[in-house]
Amino acid sequence: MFAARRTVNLFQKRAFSASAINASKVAVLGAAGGIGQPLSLLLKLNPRVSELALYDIRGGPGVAADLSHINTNSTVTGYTPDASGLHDCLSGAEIILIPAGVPRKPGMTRDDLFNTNASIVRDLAKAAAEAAPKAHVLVIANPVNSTVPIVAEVYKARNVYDPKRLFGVTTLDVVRASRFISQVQKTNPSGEAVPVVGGHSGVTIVPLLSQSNHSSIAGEARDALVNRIQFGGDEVVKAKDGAGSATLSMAMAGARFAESLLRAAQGEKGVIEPTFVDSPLYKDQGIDFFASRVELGPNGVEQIHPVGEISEYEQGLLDACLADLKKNIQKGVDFVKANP
Ligand SMILES: NC(=O)c1ccc[n+]([C@@H]2O[C@H](COP(=O)([O-])OP(=O)(O)OC[C@H]3O[C@@H](n4cnc5c(N)ncnc54)[C@H](O)[C@@H]3O)[C@@H](O)[C@H]2O)c1
Ligand SMILES: O=C(O)C[C@H](O)C(=O)O
Repeated sequence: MFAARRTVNLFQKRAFSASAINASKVAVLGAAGGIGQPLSLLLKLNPRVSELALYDIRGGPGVAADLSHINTNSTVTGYTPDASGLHDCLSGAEIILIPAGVPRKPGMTRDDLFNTNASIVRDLAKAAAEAAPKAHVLVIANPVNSTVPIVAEVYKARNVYDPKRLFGVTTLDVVRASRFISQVQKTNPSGEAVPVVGGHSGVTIVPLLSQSNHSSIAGEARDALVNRIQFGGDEVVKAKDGAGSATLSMAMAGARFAESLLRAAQGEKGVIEPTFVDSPLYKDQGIDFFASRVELGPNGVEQIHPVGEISEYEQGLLDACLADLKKNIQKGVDFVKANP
Protein backbone atom coordinates (compact mmCIF):
# COMPACT_ATOMS: atom_id res chain seq x y z
CA MET A 1 0.00 0.00 0.00
CA PHE A 2 2.72 2.41 1.07
CA ALA A 3 4.88 1.40 -1.85
CA ALA A 4 2.02 1.98 -4.27
CA ARG A 5 1.36 5.47 -2.90
CA ARG A 6 5.06 6.30 -3.06
CA THR A 7 5.18 5.22 -6.71
CA VAL A 8 2.28 7.54 -7.53
CA ASN A 9 3.95 10.43 -5.73
CA LEU A 10 7.22 9.92 -7.54
CA PHE A 11 5.38 9.71 -10.84
CA GLN A 12 3.46 12.91 -10.09
CA LYS A 13 6.67 14.69 -9.14
CA ARG A 14 8.39 13.59 -12.34
CA ALA A 15 5.37 14.54 -14.44
CA PHE A 16 5.25 17.97 -12.81
CA SER A 17 8.91 18.76 -13.32
CA ALA A 18 8.81 17.52 -16.91
CA SER A 19 5.90 19.77 -17.76
CA ALA A 20 7.52 22.73 -15.96
CA ILE A 21 10.65 22.34 -18.10
CA ASN A 22 8.69 21.76 -21.28
CA ALA A 23 5.99 24.42 -20.92
CA SER A 24 6.14 26.16 -24.28
CA LYS A 25 3.44 28.03 -26.13
CA VAL A 26 3.89 27.86 -29.89
CA ALA A 27 1.78 29.99 -32.25
CA VAL A 28 1.26 29.21 -35.93
CA LEU A 29 0.02 32.07 -38.14
CA GLY A 30 -1.52 30.71 -41.33
CA ALA A 31 -2.32 27.45 -39.55
CA ALA A 32 -5.11 26.33 -41.89
CA GLY A 33 -2.94 26.41 -45.00
CA GLY A 34 -1.03 23.78 -46.92
CA ILE A 35 1.98 24.10 -44.63
CA GLY A 36 0.11 25.28 -41.56
CA GLN A 37 -1.98 22.12 -41.13
CA PRO A 38 0.74 19.44 -41.27
CA LEU A 39 3.11 21.73 -39.36
CA SER A 40 0.53 22.11 -36.61
CA LEU A 41 0.01 18.35 -36.61
CA LEU A 42 3.74 17.74 -36.09
CA LEU A 43 3.81 20.34 -33.31
CA LYS A 44 0.84 18.64 -31.63
CA LEU A 45 2.90 15.45 -31.58
CA ASN A 46 5.88 17.24 -30.01
CA PRO A 47 5.94 16.69 -26.22
CA ARG A 48 8.00 19.87 -25.75
CA VAL A 49 4.99 21.95 -26.84
CA SER A 50 2.48 22.55 -24.06
CA GLU A 51 0.17 24.99 -25.82
CA LEU A 52 -0.53 25.29 -29.53
CA ALA A 53 -2.20 28.49 -30.72
CA LEU A 54 -3.49 28.41 -34.29
CA TYR A 55 -4.42 31.55 -36.22
CA ASP A 56 -5.64 31.96 -39.77
CA ILE A 57 -7.88 34.41 -41.59
CA ARG A 58 -10.09 31.38 -42.21
CA GLY A 59 -10.33 27.92 -40.71
CA GLY A 60 -8.18 28.22 -37.57
CA PRO A 61 -10.79 26.91 -35.10
CA GLY A 62 -11.61 23.91 -37.30
CA VAL A 63 -8.00 22.82 -37.54
CA ALA A 64 -7.63 23.35 -33.78
CA ALA A 65 -10.73 21.28 -32.95
CA ASP A 66 -9.48 18.46 -35.15
CA LEU A 67 -5.95 18.43 -33.68
CA SER A 68 -7.25 18.80 -30.13
CA HIS A 69 -8.59 15.21 -30.23
CA ILE A 70 -5.09 13.79 -30.62
CA ASN A 71 -4.12 12.19 -27.33
CA THR A 72 -1.04 14.21 -26.48
CA ASN A 73 -1.00 16.58 -23.51
CA SER A 74 -0.79 19.95 -25.23
CA THR A 75 -3.82 22.21 -25.48
CA VAL A 76 -4.84 23.48 -28.91
CA THR A 77 -6.80 26.67 -29.49
CA GLY A 78 -7.93 28.18 -32.77
CA TYR A 79 -8.21 31.92 -33.33
CA THR A 80 -9.93 34.06 -35.96
CA PRO A 81 -9.33 37.68 -37.00
CA ASP A 82 -12.40 38.69 -34.96
CA ALA A 83 -11.97 40.93 -31.92
CA SER A 84 -8.67 40.20 -30.17
CA GLY A 85 -8.08 36.83 -31.89
CA LEU A 86 -4.60 37.48 -33.25
CA HIS A 87 -3.45 39.21 -30.06
CA ASP A 88 -4.74 36.37 -27.89
CA CYS A 89 -3.12 33.80 -30.13
CA LEU A 90 0.25 35.52 -29.83
CA SER A 91 0.14 36.54 -26.21
CA GLY A 92 2.61 34.49 -24.15
CA ALA A 93 4.01 32.64 -27.17
CA GLU A 94 7.67 31.63 -27.06
CA ILE A 95 7.80 30.64 -30.69
CA ILE A 96 5.80 32.15 -33.55
CA LEU A 97 5.87 30.38 -36.92
CA ILE A 98 4.64 32.33 -39.94
CA PRO A 99 3.62 30.21 -42.93
CA ALA A 100 0.83 32.73 -43.81
CA GLY A 101 0.94 33.94 -47.38
CA VAL A 102 0.37 32.85 -50.94
CA PRO A 103 2.46 30.11 -52.58
CA ARG A 104 3.93 30.10 -56.10
CA LYS A 105 2.31 28.84 -59.28
CA PRO A 106 4.33 27.45 -62.21
CA GLY A 107 6.35 30.16 -63.94
CA MET A 108 6.58 32.39 -60.88
CA THR A 109 9.67 33.24 -58.86
CA ARG A 110 9.49 33.63 -55.10
CA ASP A 111 10.01 37.35 -55.63
CA ASP A 112 6.74 37.43 -57.61
CA LEU A 113 5.01 36.72 -54.26
CA PHE A 114 6.41 39.89 -52.73
CA ASN A 115 3.50 42.19 -53.57
CA THR A 116 1.01 39.96 -51.75
CA ASN A 117 3.08 38.50 -48.95
CA ALA A 118 5.02 41.60 -47.87
CA SER A 119 1.96 43.25 -46.37
CA ILE A 120 0.69 39.99 -44.83
CA VAL A 121 4.01 39.46 -43.04
CA ARG A 122 4.30 43.14 -42.07
CA ASP A 123 0.87 43.12 -40.46
CA LEU A 124 1.47 39.86 -38.59
CA ALA A 125 4.85 41.20 -37.43
CA LYS A 126 3.16 44.33 -36.08
CA ALA A 127 0.82 42.18 -34.02
CA ALA A 128 3.67 39.95 -32.81
CA ALA A 129 5.83 42.94 -31.86
CA GLU A 130 2.99 44.19 -29.70
CA ALA A 131 1.68 40.96 -28.17
CA ALA A 132 4.84 38.85 -27.82
CA PRO A 133 7.92 41.02 -28.45
CA LYS A 134 10.29 38.49 -26.90
CA ALA A 135 9.09 35.45 -28.85
CA HIS A 136 11.30 33.73 -31.41
CA VAL A 137 9.86 34.52 -34.84
CA LEU A 138 10.30 31.87 -37.55
CA VAL A 139 9.46 33.22 -40.99
CA ILE A 140 8.42 30.66 -43.60
CA ALA A 141 6.42 32.95 -45.92
CA ASN A 142 8.21 33.75 -49.17
CA PRO A 143 10.20 35.51 -50.39
CA VAL A 144 12.14 34.73 -47.20
CA ASN A 145 15.09 36.90 -48.32
CA SER A 146 12.74 39.90 -48.11
CA THR A 147 10.13 38.91 -45.53
CA VAL A 148 12.73 38.44 -42.77
CA PRO A 149 14.05 42.02 -43.23
CA ILE A 150 10.41 43.19 -43.22
CA VAL A 151 9.90 41.68 -39.75
CA ALA A 152 13.17 43.24 -38.57
CA GLU A 153 12.12 46.70 -39.76
CA VAL A 154 8.72 46.41 -38.08
CA TYR A 155 10.38 45.42 -34.78
CA LYS A 156 13.04 48.14 -35.08
CA ALA A 157 10.35 50.79 -35.56
CA ARG A 158 8.83 49.67 -32.26
CA ASN A 159 12.18 49.40 -30.44
CA VAL A 160 11.71 45.70 -29.74
CA TYR A 161 14.10 44.23 -32.32
CA ASP A 162 16.29 41.46 -30.96
CA PRO A 163 18.35 40.07 -33.87
CA LYS A 164 18.92 36.86 -31.94
CA ARG A 165 15.22 35.99 -32.07
CA LEU A 166 14.39 36.37 -35.75
CA PHE A 167 14.91 33.44 -38.15
CA GLY A 168 14.20 32.80 -41.81
CA VAL A 169 13.46 29.09 -42.08
CA THR A 170 15.88 27.63 -44.66
CA THR A 171 15.85 24.12 -43.20
CA LEU A 172 14.14 22.71 -46.29
CA ASP A 173 17.22 23.51 -48.36
CA VAL A 174 19.46 21.28 -46.23
CA VAL A 175 16.76 18.62 -45.99
CA ARG A 176 16.64 18.53 -49.79
CA ALA A 177 20.42 18.67 -50.11
CA SER A 178 20.93 15.62 -47.91
CA ARG A 179 18.18 13.72 -49.72
CA PHE A 180 19.34 14.61 -53.24
CA ILE A 181 23.00 13.79 -52.55
CA SER A 182 21.98 10.45 -51.02
CA GLN A 183 20.08 9.60 -54.20
CA VAL A 184 23.14 10.31 -56.33
CA GLN A 185 25.57 8.53 -54.02
CA LYS A 186 23.16 5.72 -53.05
CA THR A 187 23.63 6.37 -49.35
CA ASN A 188 21.39 6.83 -46.33
CA PRO A 189 20.21 10.48 -46.30
CA SER A 190 20.23 10.56 -42.50
CA GLY A 191 24.01 10.25 -42.66
CA GLU A 192 24.41 13.09 -45.15
CA ALA A 193 24.90 16.72 -44.17
CA VAL A 194 25.42 19.30 -46.88
CA PRO A 195 25.80 22.85 -45.58
CA VAL A 196 23.65 25.30 -47.56
CA VAL A 197 24.35 29.00 -47.09
CA GLY A 198 23.11 32.32 -48.47
CA GLY A 199 19.38 32.83 -48.80
CA HIS A 200 16.25 30.97 -49.85
CA SER A 201 15.62 31.44 -53.56
CA GLY A 202 17.31 30.28 -56.75
CA VAL A 203 20.94 31.32 -56.97
CA THR A 204 20.94 32.68 -53.42
CA ILE A 205 20.77 29.03 -52.27
CA VAL A 206 24.43 27.98 -52.12
CA PRO A 207 25.11 24.30 -51.37
CA LEU A 208 28.66 23.58 -50.20
CA LEU A 209 29.33 20.10 -51.57
CA SER A 210 33.04 20.54 -50.80
CA GLN A 211 32.08 20.37 -47.12
CA SER A 212 29.92 17.25 -47.52
CA ASN A 213 30.92 13.59 -47.32
CA HIS A 214 31.31 13.68 -51.11
CA SER A 215 33.70 16.56 -51.73
CA SER A 216 35.07 14.86 -54.82
CA ILE A 217 31.84 15.23 -56.85
CA ALA A 218 32.85 17.31 -59.87
CA GLY A 219 31.88 18.30 -63.38
CA GLU A 220 28.38 17.64 -64.71
CA ALA A 221 27.35 15.53 -61.72
CA ARG A 222 28.20 18.39 -59.36
CA ASP A 223 26.50 21.00 -61.54
CA ALA A 224 23.31 18.91 -61.78
CA LEU A 225 23.21 18.34 -58.03
CA VAL A 226 23.78 22.00 -57.20
CA ASN A 227 21.09 23.01 -59.67
CA ARG A 228 18.62 20.52 -58.19
CA ILE A 229 19.24 21.84 -54.66
CA GLN A 230 18.92 25.46 -55.81
CA PHE A 231 15.73 24.83 -57.76
CA GLY A 232 14.20 21.96 -55.78
CA GLY A 233 11.21 24.15 -54.93
CA ASP A 234 10.41 24.48 -58.65
CA GLU A 235 10.14 20.69 -58.99
CA VAL A 236 7.28 20.67 -56.49
CA VAL A 237 5.60 23.77 -57.92
CA LYS A 238 5.66 22.18 -61.37
CA ALA A 239 4.37 18.81 -60.13
CA LYS A 240 1.53 20.43 -58.17
CA ASP A 241 0.60 22.21 -61.40
CA GLY A 242 -1.03 25.33 -60.00
CA ALA A 243 -2.09 23.87 -56.63
CA GLY A 244 0.78 25.43 -54.69
CA SER A 245 4.30 24.61 -53.61
CA ALA A 246 6.01 22.35 -51.09
CA THR A 247 3.85 21.89 -48.01
CA LEU A 248 4.55 18.48 -46.46
CA SER A 249 8.34 18.57 -46.71
CA MET A 250 8.19 22.18 -45.52
CA ALA A 251 6.06 21.19 -42.54
CA MET A 252 8.68 18.59 -41.62
CA ALA A 253 11.46 21.16 -42.00
CA GLY A 254 9.60 23.82 -39.98
CA ALA A 255 8.80 21.35 -37.22
CA ARG A 256 12.45 20.28 -37.14
CA PHE A 257 13.58 23.87 -36.74
CA ALA A 258 11.02 24.56 -33.98
CA GLU A 259 12.10 21.37 -32.19
CA SER A 260 15.77 22.46 -32.37
CA LEU A 261 14.87 25.83 -30.91
CA LEU A 262 12.90 24.19 -28.10
CA ARG A 263 15.76 21.78 -27.35
CA ALA A 264 18.17 24.70 -27.13
CA ALA A 265 15.70 26.76 -25.06
CA GLN A 266 15.36 23.85 -22.66
CA GLY A 267 19.11 23.74 -22.05
CA GLU A 268 20.57 21.40 -24.67
CA LYS A 269 23.99 22.52 -25.87
CA GLY A 270 25.43 22.30 -29.37
CA VAL A 271 22.13 22.50 -31.27
CA ILE A 272 22.99 23.74 -34.76
CA GLU A 273 20.63 24.55 -37.62
CA PRO A 274 21.08 26.47 -40.87
CA THR A 275 18.98 29.63 -40.81
CA PHE A 276 18.72 33.07 -42.41
CA VAL A 277 19.53 35.56 -39.67
CA ASP A 278 20.85 39.03 -38.99
CA SER A 279 24.47 38.10 -39.54
CA PRO A 280 27.84 39.83 -39.34
CA LEU A 281 29.34 37.66 -42.08
CA TYR A 282 28.80 40.00 -45.06
CA LYS A 283 27.75 43.25 -43.37
CA ASP A 284 30.91 44.89 -44.74
CA GLN A 285 29.35 44.37 -48.20
CA GLY A 286 26.03 45.88 -47.07
CA ILE A 287 24.32 42.50 -46.60
CA ASP A 288 22.65 42.37 -43.20
CA PHE A 289 21.06 38.93 -43.40
CA PHE A 290 22.66 35.66 -44.39
CA ALA A 291 21.95 31.96 -43.85
CA SER A 292 24.70 29.80 -42.40
CA ARG A 293 25.02 27.22 -39.67
CA VAL A 294 23.82 28.78 -36.42
CA GLU A 295 24.19 27.42 -32.93
CA LEU A 296 20.96 27.93 -31.01
CA GLY A 297 20.63 28.69 -27.30
CA PRO A 298 17.98 29.74 -24.77
CA ASN A 299 17.97 33.27 -26.22
CA GLY A 300 17.92 32.21 -29.84
CA VAL A 301 21.07 32.79 -31.87
CA GLU A 302 24.06 31.74 -29.77
CA GLN A 303 26.78 31.65 -32.40
CA ILE A 304 26.84 32.24 -36.15
CA HIS A 305 29.27 29.97 -37.92
CA PRO A 306 31.25 31.37 -40.84
CA VAL A 307 30.97 29.83 -44.29
CA GLY A 308 34.40 28.21 -43.90
CA GLU A 309 36.73 27.02 -46.61
CA ILE A 310 35.05 26.72 -50.00
CA SER A 311 36.14 25.82 -53.53
CA GLU A 312 36.66 28.30 -56.34
CA TYR A 313 33.47 27.03 -57.96
CA GLU A 314 31.53 27.66 -54.73
CA GLN A 315 33.06 31.13 -54.46
CA GLY A 316 31.48 31.83 -57.85
CA LEU A 317 28.10 30.65 -56.53
CA LEU A 318 28.52 32.79 -53.42
CA ASP A 319 29.32 35.91 -55.46
CA ALA A 320 26.12 35.44 -57.49
CA CYS A 321 24.19 34.85 -54.28
CA LEU A 322 25.43 37.99 -52.55
CA ALA A 323 24.51 40.22 -55.49
CA ASP A 324 20.89 38.97 -55.49
CA LEU A 325 20.59 38.81 -51.73
CA LYS A 326 21.53 42.45 -51.32
CA LYS A 327 18.69 43.50 -53.63
CA ASN A 328 16.17 41.15 -51.98
CA ILE A 329 16.99 42.45 -48.50
CA GLN A 330 16.87 46.08 -49.59
CA LYS A 331 13.45 45.48 -51.18
CA GLY A 332 12.07 44.35 -47.83
CA VAL A 333 13.61 47.27 -45.95
CA ASP A 334 12.32 49.79 -48.52
CA PHE A 335 8.84 48.28 -48.39
CA VAL A 336 8.46 48.93 -44.65
CA LYS A 337 9.93 52.43 -44.98
CA ALA A 338 7.38 53.26 -47.70
CA ASN A 339 4.50 51.35 -46.10
CA PRO A 340 5.06 51.47 -42.33
N1 LIG B 1 10.62 28.88 -46.32
C1 LIG B 1 10.39 27.84 -47.10
O1 LIG B 1 11.27 26.99 -47.29
C2 LIG B 1 9.04 27.64 -47.73
C3 LIG B 1 8.68 26.38 -48.23
C4 LIG B 1 7.43 26.21 -48.78
C5 LIG B 1 6.54 27.29 -48.86
N2 LIG B 1 6.92 28.50 -48.36
C6 LIG B 1 6.00 29.64 -48.38
O2 LIG B 1 5.05 29.51 -47.34
C7 LIG B 1 3.87 30.27 -47.65
C8 LIG B 1 2.61 29.44 -47.40
O3 LIG B 1 2.54 28.36 -48.28
P1 LIG B 1 1.29 27.35 -48.24
O4 LIG B 1 1.55 26.32 -49.25
O5 LIG B 1 0.99 26.95 -46.84
O6 LIG B 1 0.12 28.34 -48.75
P2 LIG B 1 -1.46 28.15 -48.53
O7 LIG B 1 -2.13 29.12 -49.44
O8 LIG B 1 -1.83 26.72 -48.62
O9 LIG B 1 -1.67 28.58 -47.01
C9 LIG B 1 -1.47 29.90 -46.60
C10 LIG B 1 -2.41 30.17 -45.46
O10 LIG B 1 -2.18 31.50 -45.00
C11 LIG B 1 -3.44 32.05 -44.67
N3 LIG B 1 -3.33 33.50 -44.64
C12 LIG B 1 -3.32 34.37 -45.68
N4 LIG B 1 -3.23 35.63 -45.22
C13 LIG B 1 -3.17 35.54 -43.87
C14 LIG B 1 -3.08 36.49 -42.83
N5 LIG B 1 -3.04 37.80 -43.08
N6 LIG B 1 -3.06 36.04 -41.56
C15 LIG B 1 -3.10 34.73 -41.29
N7 LIG B 1 -3.20 33.78 -42.23
C16 LIG B 1 -3.24 34.20 -43.51
C17 LIG B 1 -4.40 31.51 -45.70
O11 LIG B 1 -5.75 31.61 -45.27
C18 LIG B 1 -3.90 30.07 -45.83
O12 LIG B 1 -4.59 29.22 -44.94
C19 LIG B 1 4.06 30.70 -49.11
O13 LIG B 1 4.48 32.04 -49.14
C20 LIG B 1 5.16 29.79 -49.62
O14 LIG B 1 5.88 30.35 -50.69
C21 LIG B 1 8.15 28.68 -47.81
O1 LIG C 1 9.40 26.88 -54.03
C1 LIG C 1 8.63 27.56 -53.36
O2 LIG C 1 8.05 28.54 -53.81
C2 LIG C 1 8.34 27.14 -51.95
C3 LIG C 1 9.55 26.98 -51.10
O3 LIG C 1 10.30 28.14 -51.01
C4 LIG C 1 10.38 25.81 -51.48
O4 LIG C 1 11.60 25.91 -51.48
O5 LIG C 1 9.80 24.73 -51.72
